[in-house]
Amino acid sequence: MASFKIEGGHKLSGSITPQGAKNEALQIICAVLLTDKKVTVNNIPNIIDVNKLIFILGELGVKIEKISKNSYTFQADDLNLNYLESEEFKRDGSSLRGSIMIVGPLLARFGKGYIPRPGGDKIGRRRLDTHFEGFIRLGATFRYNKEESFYGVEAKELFGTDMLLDEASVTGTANILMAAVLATGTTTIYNAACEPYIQQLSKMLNAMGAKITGVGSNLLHIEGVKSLHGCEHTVLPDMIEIGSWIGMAVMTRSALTIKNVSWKDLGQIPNVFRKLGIKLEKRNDDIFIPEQESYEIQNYIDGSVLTISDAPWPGFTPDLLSIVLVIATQAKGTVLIHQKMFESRLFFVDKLIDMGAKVILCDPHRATVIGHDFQSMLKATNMTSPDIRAGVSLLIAALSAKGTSIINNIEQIDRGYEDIDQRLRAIGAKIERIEN
Ligand SMILES: CC(=O)N[C@H]1[C@@H](OP(=O)(O)OP(=O)(O)OC[C@H]2O[C@@H](n3ccc(=O)[nH]c3=O)[C@H](O)[C@@H]2O)O[C@H](CO)[C@@H](O)[C@@H]1O
Ligand SMILES: C=C(OP(=O)(O)O)C(=O)O
Repeated sequence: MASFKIEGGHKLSGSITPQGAKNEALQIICAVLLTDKKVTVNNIPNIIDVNKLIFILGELGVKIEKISKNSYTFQADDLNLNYLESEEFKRDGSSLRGSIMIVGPLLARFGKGYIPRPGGDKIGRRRLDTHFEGFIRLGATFRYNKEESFYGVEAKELFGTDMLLDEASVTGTANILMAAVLATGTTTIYNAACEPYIQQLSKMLNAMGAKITGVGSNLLHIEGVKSLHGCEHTVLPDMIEIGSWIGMAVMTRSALTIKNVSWKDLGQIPNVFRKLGIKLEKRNDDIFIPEQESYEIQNYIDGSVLTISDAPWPGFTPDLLSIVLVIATQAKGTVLIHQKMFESRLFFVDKLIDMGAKVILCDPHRATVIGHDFQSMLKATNMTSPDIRAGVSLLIAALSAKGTSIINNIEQIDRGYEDIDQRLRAIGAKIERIEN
């Protein structure tokens, strides 16, 4: 297990370009399974989760060519479906969340899709009911081996139907959508997730010959087609990484430019940071964060304490709440952070409390943060990254703290952040990777 050693208190400066979006890339890479033709994908982040998924596709027999650092071609013209029933697949498939999205394309194209219970962050219950209920509605038979936590769906043919998802699951919507594009007849998916990454997947599928309308809304219409062809697709910048860089800039009181962020796809994100009192300037498609000695949390119009909570898109993403929480520890004022979706994502605040932050964990979903307004700096400490976003939040805390901190279990951070230590060093941070 590797660690980061971080000497806090150094300012950052210059500019940073966000990586391609992890959660979009995971969907897009699964979609290449829908055709036997070549698909080119650009701006794929070089991170553990994405590389694990590419490995799984390789084991399945997909021909993969890396044409540059972040571009690949994939061709799924001769698959080894026996791999799906192997012990290796049980191990590989369970190591990340994104692997669940191979099921829809495999079911649609080959009549069967299997998956061990997928991994991902341990941030609370992560059920898959929405996915499998959707496949069943399309006509698949479902089985679950409880002992091995192994899921399977099979169908000779899928038939379009109307469905109302029980929740707007992101990976669930992507999975069902990828199955429905090759079903016979028309499918409607209501209460579909509609975040930019689902929009991107829909655009890619349409570029491959699918017939999806309603893109960007929570009601998708899919007219099934017989087959899909190849295409070229470019992944959007990672909005969660963009939010993380905003956190690093403001907690170190630095000026930073975040390049080519695709402002139109950031939804509530800029507004939420502005509610914390952070100045963000739109400069063409860049975000410029000026050096700020202090930022003051806005209250509601009636003077009551601000709440920042997550909600399915176009609400605020749950993946940035840990980062907002750490930023609030140095704001002027008080905020209630309400993590509605996941029940085990806020426990990392214990570490921030050890570092001197004023945080009250009200219950597993809610924490009140009383900011220091930089009147008192966080103290360096040794800590372990429990999940990807808590890990980055602890990294942000360490960059702003007095003294040298160690963060263990940084594989959690590497799951989603490309070369984070190198990129931080390039803009002035003192961070070292220690291979234990
Ligand atoms: C690989 C990937 O893309 N992972 C993302 C994806 O995970 P993933 O697709 O697994 O997450 P889901 O959208 O299925 O749901 C996330 C959690 O929110 C709950 N829920 C969901 C919808 C809803 O209307 N109400 C509700 O409470 C679910 O029960 C679940 O506990 O979306 C999550 C929610 O944006 C993100 O945190 C993950 O980073
Ligand atoms: C929760 C996350 O990822 P995953 O769904 O892959 O666990 C995340 O990216 O914050």
